[in-house]
Amino acid sequence: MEFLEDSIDVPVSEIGELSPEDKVKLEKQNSRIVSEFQANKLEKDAMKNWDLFYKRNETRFFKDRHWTVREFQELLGVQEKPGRRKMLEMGCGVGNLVFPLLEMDLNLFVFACDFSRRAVELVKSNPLYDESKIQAYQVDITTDDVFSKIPQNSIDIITMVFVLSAIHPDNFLKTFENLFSLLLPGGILLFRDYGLYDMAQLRFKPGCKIADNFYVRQDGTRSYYFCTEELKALFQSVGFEILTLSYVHRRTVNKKEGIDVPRIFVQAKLQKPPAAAVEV
Ligand SMILES: C[S@@+](CC[C@H](N)C(=O)[O-])C[C@H]1O[C@@H](n2cnc3c(N)ncnc32)[C@H](O)[C@@H]1O
Repeated sequence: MEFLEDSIDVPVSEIGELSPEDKVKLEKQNSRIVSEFQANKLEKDAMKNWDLFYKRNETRFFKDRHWTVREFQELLGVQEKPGRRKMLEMGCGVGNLVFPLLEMDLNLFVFACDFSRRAVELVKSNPLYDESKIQAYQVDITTDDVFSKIPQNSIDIITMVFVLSAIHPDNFLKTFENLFSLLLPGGILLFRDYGLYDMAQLRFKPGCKIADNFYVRQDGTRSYYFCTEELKALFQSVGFEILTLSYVHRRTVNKKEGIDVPRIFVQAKLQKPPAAAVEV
């Protein structure tokens, strides 16, 4: 069963000890690991598998992300310079984060990028798609193609939610190096993703584990579960200043399906140091 993504506030706490039952679940996952051949094929087919995901689900899977302005007040911005602020929504899917923002008219111009051409087409067919406010296109964040439409040192704000987890861990560093390069000095990266021991990690069965904290779903899309320590090391190695980085505890609620489950996410706000320009 898949869960539609939504969240409501519950008190924040750190990750507690794993229960004995959860330890058993994690141990069982090690009894059958994805073969190297299969793992390489999943990497080769990653784009195709996300395209098939959007062919199957179209705009029905993720809910609009109305929590973003509450959690990331930086999106509201203070107008310090003339013209629209430039925002990049990396891994935009079908636009569940960007369209609620565009409706609020926050004086942003949004570049919305995704790996999946089909997702980008769905963004473009949204009635709220207005070329004076948004440009959507296909790109792989792990490659230098990201600089084909956006120059280095040019973006005020980048959002990336539930995207890094879909990328192979070998490419995490390159992903953040690219995002760092795209940001203006002083620019902000707003990040949310799946946290270590989130319920979605615990319910993977044997045969789904690719590597530590990295799994494949039935549809071939993959998901990684992050601890804050490894993210901290990654962010700092690229040169980001960490403004905030923590686990957030939420609930996924879907009344129609009778679902109400606790979730663990990681959330961060990062800044490219104001003096750090990357050579163009
Ligand atoms: C779990 S979905 C999240 C979509 C969207 N951010 C949201 O929260 O609704 C992960 C997204 O990451 C995209 N993605 C995966 N690998 C990517 C890559 N290398 N470059 C850009 N996007 C990627 C997928 O196509 C997919 O749309």
